[in-house]
Amino acid sequence: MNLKVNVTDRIYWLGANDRRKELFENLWPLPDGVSYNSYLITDEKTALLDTIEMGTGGDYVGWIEHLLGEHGRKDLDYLIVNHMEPDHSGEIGDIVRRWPNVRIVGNCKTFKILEGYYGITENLAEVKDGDTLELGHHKLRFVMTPWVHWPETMMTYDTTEHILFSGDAFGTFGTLDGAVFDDEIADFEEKYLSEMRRYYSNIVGKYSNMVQKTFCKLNGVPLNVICPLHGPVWRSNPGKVVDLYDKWSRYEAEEGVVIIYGSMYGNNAATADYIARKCAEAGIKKIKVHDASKTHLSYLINDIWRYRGVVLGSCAYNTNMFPKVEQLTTELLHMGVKDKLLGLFGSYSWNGGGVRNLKTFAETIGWPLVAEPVDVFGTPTPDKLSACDAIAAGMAEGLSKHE
Ligand SMILES: Cc1cc2nc3c(=O)[nH]c(=O)nc-3n(C[C@H](O)[C@H](O)[C@H](O)COP(=O)(O)O)c2cc1C
Repeated sequence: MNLKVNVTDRIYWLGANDRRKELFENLWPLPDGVSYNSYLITDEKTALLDTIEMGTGGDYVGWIEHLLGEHGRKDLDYLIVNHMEPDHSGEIGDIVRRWPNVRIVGNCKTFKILEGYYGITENLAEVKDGDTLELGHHKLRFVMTPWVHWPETMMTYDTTEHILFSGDAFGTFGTLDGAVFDDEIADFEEKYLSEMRRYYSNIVGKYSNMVQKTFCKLNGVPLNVICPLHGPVWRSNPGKVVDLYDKWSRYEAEEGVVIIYGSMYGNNAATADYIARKCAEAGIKKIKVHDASKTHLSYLINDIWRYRGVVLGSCAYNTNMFPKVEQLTTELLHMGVKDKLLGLFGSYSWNGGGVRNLKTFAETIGWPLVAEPVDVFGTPTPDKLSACDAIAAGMAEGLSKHE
């Protein structure tokens, strides 16, 4: 997009909207696309902060040339690499070919990946936590934030205008449809909130403890503007996105329950609906039921992050859980999701396998069970289903006590 979008007087947003890609990381659905943001500072020295995914930004290099030219400049002095993931580093090769003398600013881990991807080993300026770079009016400080979301991730803080270039942190799925800044979006809750939580839970959530460490590092630092690598630039109310990320990285969740089941022939689906109804009767006001075969894993994880209560159900499948439920539990263990209340149920015809393996999952992840798991043999008749009442009652009680 050859647009001139000022973040401040001499700082520009240079981004691209990707509405073509179906899956982020070839894994997570993108129904509303995604934006890749980079930024240009035209001071006495000029600096580009990150790039975009290769081929998504039209004449990206020409666009930078144009903005530099508007300030009577030809040279790009620095390329600051906050994150090496290819959706942000994809245009580094083109930048270096166009400006061979550009100094690439990063940390030692950045440069290892840079060489691995692009074979670039020259003109590197290594920075450490707290190092500064004077561009003239703007003085930048580098904040090392490893594992938010890769080992080399760092943030760049403009101490002059109090702007944080935050990398993947504070980002979201969803394109920027004309509006680039938070104050230009009247329907954030409708348009971005769920997508932002899905982005957080799918992409960054595994590193929640590192997100909290970043908050400690930034404690007391004034933030006028937050410039993430995906989604809106936060210039009017940066506190809002900080609060959301703080809440999610502390596993703070809504008082509700998500019920997720695997079912081939409908027995377990009927049990799921029974438990959902009993949860409503027990006073739980936020209940969401998903068939794990129908709803993508990405959205299941999003709702698990959203709600405190989780009820998982699996029919037995070759002595194990149903594969879609097994995939979910594996991913939850991999992510190390914390602080949930758990209910379990299932269905079987001979020696079981669903609930047995769900119990092992519960022990491994360490979420407390709200009631004894219920494994229904054959058809879930009213007398068999009544054992599930305790799951709903236990969940309602647990949710009401949880702080
Ligand atoms: C491919 C397949 C594998 C199964 N494996 C087991 C099993 O290992 N142990 C068991 O007790 N039942 C097993 N069953 C039976 C189902 O778990 C049982 O019929 C259950 O009630 C199905 O629940 P649903 O109606 O929700 O799909 C299997 C059924 C199928 C079709």
